[in-house]
Amino acid sequence: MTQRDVSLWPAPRATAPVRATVAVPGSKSLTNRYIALAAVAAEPSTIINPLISRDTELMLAAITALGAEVDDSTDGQVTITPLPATASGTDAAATVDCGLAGTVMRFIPPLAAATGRSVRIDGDAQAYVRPMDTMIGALRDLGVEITAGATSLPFDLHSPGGVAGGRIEIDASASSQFVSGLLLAGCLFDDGLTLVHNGDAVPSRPHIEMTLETMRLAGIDASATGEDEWTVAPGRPRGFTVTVEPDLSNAATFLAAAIVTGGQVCVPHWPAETTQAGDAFRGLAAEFGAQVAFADDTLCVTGPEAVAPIDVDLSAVGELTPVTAAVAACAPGESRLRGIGHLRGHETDRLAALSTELTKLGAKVTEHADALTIHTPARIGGRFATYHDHRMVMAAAVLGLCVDGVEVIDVGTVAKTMPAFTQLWSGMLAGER
Ligand SMILES: O=C(O)C1=C[C@@H](OP(=O)(O)O)[C@@H](O)[C@H](O)C1
Ligand SMILES: C=C(OP(=O)(O)O)C(=O)O
Repeated sequence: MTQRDVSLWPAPRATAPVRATVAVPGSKSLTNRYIALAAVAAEPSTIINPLISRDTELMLAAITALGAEVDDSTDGQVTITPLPATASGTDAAATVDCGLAGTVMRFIPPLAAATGRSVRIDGDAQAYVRPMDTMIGALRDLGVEITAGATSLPFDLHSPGGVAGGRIEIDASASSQFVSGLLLAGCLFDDGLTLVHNGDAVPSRPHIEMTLETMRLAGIDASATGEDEWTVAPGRPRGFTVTVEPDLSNAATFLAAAIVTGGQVCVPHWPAETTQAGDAFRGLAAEFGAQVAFADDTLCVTGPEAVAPIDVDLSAVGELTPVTAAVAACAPGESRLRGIGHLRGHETDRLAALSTELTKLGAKVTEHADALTIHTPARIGGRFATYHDHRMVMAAAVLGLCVDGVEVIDVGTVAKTMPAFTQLWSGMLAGER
């Protein structure tokens, strides 16, 4: 008898329009920024409603390895006692496991360097192919010693004297996280940091604004000083208490269920103003023909009778691509998702992954260098591979609503940002309000 693959998840098919209210856990991007800042603050900080998932647990483990203390004994919050301001010369080199988390691999190395720690930066095999050369080059320019020849994970970093800082130029066209990581650490450089981007367009711009905003919350003077220039004044962040907003990119997956089934899904605690890229899903939902209403801190999306195809530039909000592609692949007509070449350096090459898996489900898809055209919708079931990418699981769940027999390989990979995803999905389908 063959052994059943327990991680194969039959994505539920919608038998009726989905009607539910879904409260989603905290934002990954905000949680990991708050953790990083709290680790180097002058006083302890408390983060309320943090996301607890693989990426945030890796970030907590990373700051612990650097010498911070984490107290998660109270449900729904985490208190962080910062690491000592300067490393003692006798500290043994710590190892930081980045898993597949872009935020950990781009935020921790500059932070470790700034605080004079020696660390080995490692991660999943798949993290070894994520772009890291810009960060390694920037750190070398700042005088940090890094394993000779290394351009990606794993590498050793040695910076006993901290970082003097000043003005540096980088090419952040592969990821906004290079900018965010250097800015977060820049306040700890002796002279602060002026960071200039020099290259093709920087993707995911809202995430840079998020970085500046979280730094200002911790009392740091950080701002954009030009179209492609940011400046951070030197200073230690002060301790803070903050409540994390729900993760709007993860919320988008549930709102997508309303769009493809012609139902209604509401997400409470939606922030009226936010730097989260996921907020852009409101506009995408409207383009698909859905109605979007925001009242009393709750966002409700009501699906159309027929989903309209779309033609959109997702360069600023690339992390919404897998779910947007899934909705587009439930729509008759041709959709085009543009400005997403940098997604080839995400958890997996998302253009290749989406194109391959949607094609398996009978959709006709063209993969361009930096775009996807979905010519005709998915129409048959099949095994949907997820490539260690949480958002591929979420995309598959949306497709499962509109196509019979979608089976998701390695559903557990969704724990990168949403360990309770399948339970929340079932609850939504059961119409929980
Ligand atoms: O800083 C962050 O929290 C993120 C920035 C973006 O990365 P890229 O700029 O690499 O797209 C985004 O896609 C990722 O999910 C999270
Ligand atoms: C690109 C993503 O993650 P990471 O933070 O690992 O880059 C994502 O969550 O879509």
